[in-house]
Amino acid sequence: MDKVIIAENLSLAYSKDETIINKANFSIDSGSFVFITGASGSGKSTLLKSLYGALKPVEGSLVVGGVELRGVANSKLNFLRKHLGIVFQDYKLVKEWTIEKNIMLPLIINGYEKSIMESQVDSLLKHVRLKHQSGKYPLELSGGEQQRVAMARALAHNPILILADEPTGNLDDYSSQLIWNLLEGANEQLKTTIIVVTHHIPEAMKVEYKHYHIEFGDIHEVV
Ligand SMILES: Nc1ncnc2c1ncn2[C@@H]1O[C@H](COP(=O)(O)OP(=O)(O)OP(=O)(O)O)[C@@H](O)[C@H]1O
Repeated sequence: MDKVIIAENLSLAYSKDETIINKANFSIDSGSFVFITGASGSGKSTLLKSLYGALKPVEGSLVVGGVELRGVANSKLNFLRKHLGIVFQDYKLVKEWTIEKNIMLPLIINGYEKSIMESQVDSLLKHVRLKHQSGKYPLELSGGEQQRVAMARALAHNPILILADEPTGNLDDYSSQLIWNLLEGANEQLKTTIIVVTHHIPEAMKVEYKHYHIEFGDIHEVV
């Protein structure tokens, strides 16, 4: 099976004095569903940041979607990011844009036709049960609703890889289930690779998944 991520002796740090991930080795198969757990401060978000190139490795190698991220040029990083869907812990919605336009953002970047953009956004708004809010701005929505917008935006352009940092952190059971259904649907139907950082793996997962745990700077699979 193809590997969408290959990390060899990967070290991540924000400063010379403290290494967050220390010489980790792991790989992730294309089309898999992966949970990453670990104590608060163990380095889960740091690892995700490295996977979309916001934090470059200080040692070792990290290849994502065929692109080596150690010392990668920004032009290559921009190309890679077009194929990623990212759900940030703090959502990072554009507050001056309506919900509809926020979800459209990756489609605009990828140069989709207007009619395709509109039907894709319409379908996603229905999936995250926010059709009635489409003309509102992010700050007019609750935290949980903003989180659902962030998820819709990450899925909009059918990316090869979704990286989600605690995507159900602020949600009630009903909204959490919507999010898991969307992620499982993308994984099953489109073979999208999904990587989710979470404190709680949902009990009722319908798809097969792998579980990696971060501890003492190392990443190991939990079997
Ligand atoms: N921008 C930064 N600059 C310096 N240190 C940072 C930065 N971001 C995170 N850290 C440090 O890196 C370590 C890992 O942080 P990270 O956010 O990856 O943890 P986490 O496992 O995602 O935690 P949580 O579950 O609380 O979100 C922490 O010690 C944190 O203080």
